[in-house]
Parts: sequence; structure tokens; C-alpha cells
Amino acid sequence: TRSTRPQRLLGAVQKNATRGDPGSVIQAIDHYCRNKEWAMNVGDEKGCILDSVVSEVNPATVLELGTYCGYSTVRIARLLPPHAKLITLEFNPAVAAIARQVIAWAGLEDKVQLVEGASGDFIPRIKEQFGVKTFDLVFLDHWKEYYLPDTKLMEECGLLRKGSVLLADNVVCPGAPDYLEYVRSSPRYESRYFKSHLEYTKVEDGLEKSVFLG
Ligand SMILES: Nc1ncnc2c1ncn2[C@@H]1O[C@H](/C=C/CNC(=O)c2cc([N+](=O)[O-])cc(O)c2O)[C@@H](O)[C@H]1O
Ligand SMILES: [Mg+2]
Repeated sequence: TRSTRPQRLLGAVQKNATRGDPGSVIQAIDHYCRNKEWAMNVGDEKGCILDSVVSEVNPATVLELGTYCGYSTVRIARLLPPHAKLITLEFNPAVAAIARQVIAWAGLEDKVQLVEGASGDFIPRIKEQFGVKTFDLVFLDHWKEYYLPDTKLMEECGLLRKGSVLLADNVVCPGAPDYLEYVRSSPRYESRYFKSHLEYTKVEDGLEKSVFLG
């Protein structure tokens, strides 16, 4: 039977990237998705904005919602200080299996905990199950209608502290209008839009960075 897009993306990594070299994994995926087959990775242009926010926050604890093939997982984990932890949630087991191999190829498995499951089920259990008090940085990149409910859930579960940073992909395309309205109008967030383009295209998209004020 025909391979899946995630399987073909992993193939491009194994063919073109050097084991243990996260930069080459990122380059191999971007080259494949720009020249052969589009895929919904945050990509190189928005990826540079992601990199700058990660470097600025210098987080000890990161939560990623929606691993997909692990492209942004690798981008974030490669910048983390030693002993920092990234928990990434992915509910499609087949996709999670690909992401594990991409993360391993980059040599970053020690910094990443990939959890198979739905964010709505896992967010309430993260504290006791993973010993995390609060997250310094959350990267939202899963189905767009979950951005808002999951943000409210993280607030309710006490996973955000004064200064926690939420960074949301695709706030223009495909868009997350209810989430955007919430973080931009709530007095509990200081929100800012980083204009960019949808990965590998000229279509406008961007990242919304929202600091939780407690
Ligand atoms: N509640 C949940 N818990 C755990 N994992 C979950 C989840 N909801 C979705 N996922 C997983 O996260 C990925 C979905 C990403 C949606 N992105 C997108 O739909 C998307 C679309 C475009 N686009 O259409 O141009 C561009 C982009 O950058 C995009 O991120 C999939 O791997 C899916 O299995
Ligand atoms: Mg995205």
C-alpha cells in the first residue's frame, strides 16, 4: 500500500540528514516540503520566530500541543538548556511513531517526552503524572478549534504562572479566531502578533505570542 506523507517525510530525513545533527534534520524536512511535498510543519520562516521566542524565554519546561512529525519539537528541543524538558502531545499513534524516529534521528530523545493522547485528557493529568508544576512556554499547533478550550484548561489546572508564554501557530491561516479574540481581549494576557507566511508559501500567516499575567 502507498506510504503516508509522514512516512515519506521521515524517509527524507533518514536519506538527507546526519544522525545527531538537529540542524540537518530541520533542513532536510524544509527542503523536502518546499520542493517535493508540502506538509504542515511550522517551517523555516515561522521557525525563525519560534527560535527567537524560545531563546528569549530560555524555558526549563515546555509543552507542545500537536507533535505531528516532530519538526517543531526538534526546533525547540535543540535550543533548550541542559535538564530542560519538553513534553509534546500527539493523539495519532501512527504520526507519533514517525515523530519519535525524527526526534531520535536528531539525537534529542533525552530532552523530549512524546505522549500519545489527546490534550483534553492529558492536560489535567500532567502535574501529577509528569511532575511539572507550571510551563514556561507552550507551543500550540494542534487542531485550531482546540487552542481556546485547551488554554482555558491549562489556566484551570494551574499550569500557567505569571510570565508563562503561549506561542500559537496559524492564527491567520487556517486561523484560530476565538483563541485570538480571547488572548487579545483578556486582561490576563499581553498579546503580540508576529506576521509571517504559511509554511513554504506566500500566503499570510503568523504566530501570536501571549504572556500570561497571572
Ligand atoms: N487535541 C489534540 N491532542 C493531541 N494531538 C492533537 C490534537 N489535535 C490534533 N492533534 C495532532 O496534531 C496534529 C494536527 C495539527 C493541526 N494543524 C493544522 O491543521 C495546520 C494546518 C495548516 N494548513 O492547513 O495550512 C497549516 C498548519 O501549520 C497547521 O498546523 C496532528 O498530528 C494531530 O494528530
Ligand atoms: Mg501549524
